[in-house]
This record gives sequence, structure tokens and C-alpha cells, in this order.
Amino acid sequence: MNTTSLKYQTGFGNEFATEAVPGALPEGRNSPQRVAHGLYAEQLSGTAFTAPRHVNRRSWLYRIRPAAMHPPFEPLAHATLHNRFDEAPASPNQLRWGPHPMPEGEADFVDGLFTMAGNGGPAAQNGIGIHLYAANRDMHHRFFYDADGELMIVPQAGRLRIATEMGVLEVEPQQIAVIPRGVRFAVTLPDGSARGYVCENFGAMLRLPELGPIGSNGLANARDFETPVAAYVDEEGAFELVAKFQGQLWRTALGHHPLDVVTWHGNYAPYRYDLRRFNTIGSISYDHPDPSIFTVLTSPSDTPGTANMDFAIFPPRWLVAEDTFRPPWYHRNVASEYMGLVHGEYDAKEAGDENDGFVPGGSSLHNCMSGHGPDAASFEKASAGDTSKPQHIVDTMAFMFETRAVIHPTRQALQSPRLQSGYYRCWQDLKKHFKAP
Ligand SMILES: O=C(O)Cc1cc(O)ccc1O
Ligand SMILES: [Fe+2]
Repeated sequence: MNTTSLKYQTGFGNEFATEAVPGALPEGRNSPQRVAHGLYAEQLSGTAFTAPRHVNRRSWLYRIRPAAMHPPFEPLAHATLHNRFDEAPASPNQLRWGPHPMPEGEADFVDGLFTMAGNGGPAAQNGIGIHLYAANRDMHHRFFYDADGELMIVPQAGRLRIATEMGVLEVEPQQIAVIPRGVRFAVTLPDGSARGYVCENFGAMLRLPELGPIGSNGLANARDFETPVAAYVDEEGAFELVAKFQGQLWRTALGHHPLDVVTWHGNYAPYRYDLRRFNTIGSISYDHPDPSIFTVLTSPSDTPGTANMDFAIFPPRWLVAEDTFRPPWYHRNVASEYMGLVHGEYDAKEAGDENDGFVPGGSSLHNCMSGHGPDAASFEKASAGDTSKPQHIVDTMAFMFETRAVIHPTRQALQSPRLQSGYYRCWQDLKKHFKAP
């Protein structure tokens, strides 16, 4: 597999077609009696066969051996990755954590997953799992797939090279990768170590939000999404395949390399997106719009307009609204908000330090109806600023996983030494400004 210069196809949910061997892709049919070069045809569906056409996703893979060829899976223990979101009562408290540490021993991408919070689950096919990863070892002869949900990977430090059945993609901090449910992959670390966030989406596949009156362009533009071209490995040897299935890990051994897809076509495939390409839209008159204006991707629920999960970002941008309190307003939200910081500082919170601040690699959780907003220092600064002048917010990339259901922190997240027990204090110095007339 030549991965020195990776090639991508552009577009979101396109009918892609790609061949690592020219002429290998069947023409005019999916399942000819004999596929060229002795390949096996295999369909991988990501939506129900009968899902409406505009949301129907599936791909056809032409591979050296079908995915069915493996001995039985056996349970594989994992100390910190799970989908048990009922371990501890979810509290109405505002929660914040310092950055996740790099592993103490050796850990690859799968070993280094640590579940922070979540809701719903794979059985119900709704909700999300929120995990952190920290890795310092390549996945060597080891592959992973998640039958429970698609994986949105948000790197915070270090690049990831993700070799998948459908080709190889590379992401760095400020980019994201999405690996569809079921797609097998291995992660290697070009920088030797890496850390970041993972949203495991049990619900409907992520899609671009509707644009409504914004029109036909803006926010994340479809052409900026990149899907790898076909790449395969034809190798026999000892390989391990790890599956995540109904919240548990399972392992099996393979005598062949599982990334053996020579050519594929279809609209169910991994992709990456550079968050710096986001076309940020905001107020050019007054007031701070709802953060839905920052939605990159959304997983809809069965209720129109009420997402299972929205992925929103807070990228560099100009603030120009006049006579306006420009940072996020104080609010209580029916939805629940898990935030992370990829880079820089977030404009509603003083940076502080890892014990008492919102810093890159850290997380915060403001659940349904829990009051939050700018800390006291940010409030005083923004209330005093000159709003006749534009303000350039630079060097920042925060994000939010916003869900309709309450986000339950796991026991290990609540017991973590990174939990900042004094977080609530950031609002305690808000002064009483009211003067009775
Ligand atoms: O809580 C937060 O910082 C996220 C957020 C940002 C914003 O601009 C408006 C609402 C909101 O929840
Ligand atoms: Fe919020």
C-alpha cells in the first residue's frame, strides 16, 4: 500500500467509484458471475435497504477475501472503553475536566480509548458515546471495526493515519475523520503519539445540515469533504481483528490482511474534513445567534429539527455585532452540551490552566437546563468592550457534541483526577450590578 502521497475524492455522500487496479471495478452491474482478477463482491450497507433514496447509503467492495472469512470472535476485555451510561446518576452540575494524559505504558488507538460520557446505546440505535483517545503505538497487524456506531474522530494533538478497507486517510488537529459503522481500519501515528476525542454515533448517520435561508452555499461545503481512493494490501500472516459489538469488544484472528479491497463504488465510505474550511456565518447587525449556525454535521432523530447529535464548532471568526454582548449569552438549554477544545482559547472562558480552566484536550459538560455561560472575567471584559469596532477571534477551535438526551458521565470520568471540582467557582464572582431605580 503506497501511502506516501494520499489521494482523495471530494464531495459528501457521493456515488464514488475508485480502483487500485484499473479495470477491476465491474461495469454496469454490481455482482457479475465472476469478478475481474478473481475478486469477491461484497455489499456493505449503512442504512436499511429500503431507506429513502436521499438517505440510502451502501457501497460495493471487491476484495481478495470476503469479510466473512474468520474464526469465531471471542470477548476481549477493555478497562476503559464501554457504553454503560447508567453507572452513576447524571447530576445537574456543570462539569469540566483538564486534558487527558498521554498513556503511561504503551497503547495503540484502541487500547487508549477512554469513555467519558454518553446517552442511548447501540441496542436502541440512538444517542452517542463520547470517548477520549491517547495513543503512542501504531496498530500493528491489528484492525478494528465498530458495529455499534459511526466514529467521528476529532484529533487534538498528533496526526493519525487511518488505513481503512476503502483507502487511507490522514488527519491532523483541526481536521476530523468519520469512519462509518462496520468499516475496518487501523490507526498509525506519524508523530509517534496522538490524543483527541471520539464521538461514537449510535443514531442516524451524520449528514450536512439543511441550509434554509442561508442558501445553496455555506457552513461546511460538500466539496470540502474528502474520501480516500481504493488501496489494498495482499498479504498473508497473523492479524488480529477487534470488533466493538453491543458495547463490548471481541477479537478474532485472521490469516490474511483485512484491508484487501482492490476497488469499490458507492456512497458509504470514510471521509475527512478540515474544520478550517468551515464557512462561518454570524450576525452582521446585532445579537449573538444560536450556535446551530455553527453546525458542521448533524445526526437527525425521529423528531424533525431535534438532533440526536449536532457537531458544532467555534472557529476563528470576526465578531461585529453592535451594541451586543458578543460572547455566548447565559443560557439553559433543553439539549445537553459536551464541549472540547482542539486549539487555543475559547472566548466564553478564561484559559486558566489544566487544573482550573478550559484548555486544549480538556472537556466540559453542561447538561439539560444547567445554567452556564461566560465566566465572571469574560463577562466583565465583554461588557466593557467597544462594540463599534470589529473584533477578530483568532487561534481557536472549540467544538460541541450537542444531544437531545441528557449526557451521562461515566464513573471513571467522575472519579478522574482531571475533574475540576472547583469549576462552579468561575461564576461565583459575577457581581450584582442591579441598582433599584
Ligand atoms: O455553552 C457554550 O459555550 C456553547 C454555546 C455557544 C454559543 O455561542 C451559544 C450557545 C452555546 O451553548
Ligand atoms: Fe451552552
